[in-house]
Amino acid sequence: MTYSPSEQSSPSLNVDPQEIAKFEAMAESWWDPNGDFKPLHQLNPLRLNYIDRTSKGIFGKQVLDVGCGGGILAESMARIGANVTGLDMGEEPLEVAKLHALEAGVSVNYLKNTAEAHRDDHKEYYDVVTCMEMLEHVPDPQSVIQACCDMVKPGGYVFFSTINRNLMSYIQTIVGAEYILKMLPVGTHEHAKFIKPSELIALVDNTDLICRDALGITYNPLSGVFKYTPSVDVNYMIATQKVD
Ligand SMILES: C[S@@+](CC[C@H](N)C(=O)[O-])C[C@H]1O[C@@H](n2cnc3c(N)ncnc32)[C@H](O)[C@@H]1O
Repeated sequence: MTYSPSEQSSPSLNVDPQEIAKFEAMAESWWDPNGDFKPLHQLNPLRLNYIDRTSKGIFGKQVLDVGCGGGILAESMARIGANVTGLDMGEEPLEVAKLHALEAGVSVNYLKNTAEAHRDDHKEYYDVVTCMEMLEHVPDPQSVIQACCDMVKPGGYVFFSTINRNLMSYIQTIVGAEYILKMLPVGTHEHAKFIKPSELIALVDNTDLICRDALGITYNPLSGVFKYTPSVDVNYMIATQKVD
């Protein structure tokens, strides 16, 4: 599969306005643990743990969360002592994120911006960059991955998560999660935009990032529990490190 900017995207920005609108419309329920973003709430402890241990601890570090949405991951990283900046192009998710952080007494620097534009003043500024569940919503994932690489310090870590593109991921994340279990609103995902691990690693290989690890996350619909799995068949994360 080749990635080219979609017809709906703005010609100058690597942003798909329809994707942003989708998340604007859902923003109110971002922090409802049983709402539209329930899967992200359930996943969050697993990915926070993975990011913290793989990067050898984010306490006191400069961390950037690209496509932070309502701040589930960004706020949790700030709670364990990271200095977090969250970027998103959705106004509503950012408003929700700011309000929630204020109410929770947690400090996060939320900005409306793209990774590509933020890079202008932040080359090799961050110790850790996270970009979770976002690449499948942009016209040009390579451009975001390159910007993340440019903003992390040499030796620093960049984490990506997305969804594999195969029959199993179609059945689980679209038929199962959207239509049957109604864990997500119908239309949240477009199967064609999912990214196979081999494709993600090929995009990473075009930059100065090296893929150090890959880990799957699996969902058991009977117990309602997410768990780590070595299989990257559906949801997965990769840990990459910038060459020193
Ligand atoms: C599925 S949500 C993931 C939110 C968060 N990363 C998480 O995993 O909890 C995807 C987010 O990416 C944002 N987004 C999409 N395209 C973007 C872009 N080009 N730049 C910044 N944010 C973008 C959307 O507004 C949305 O908040």
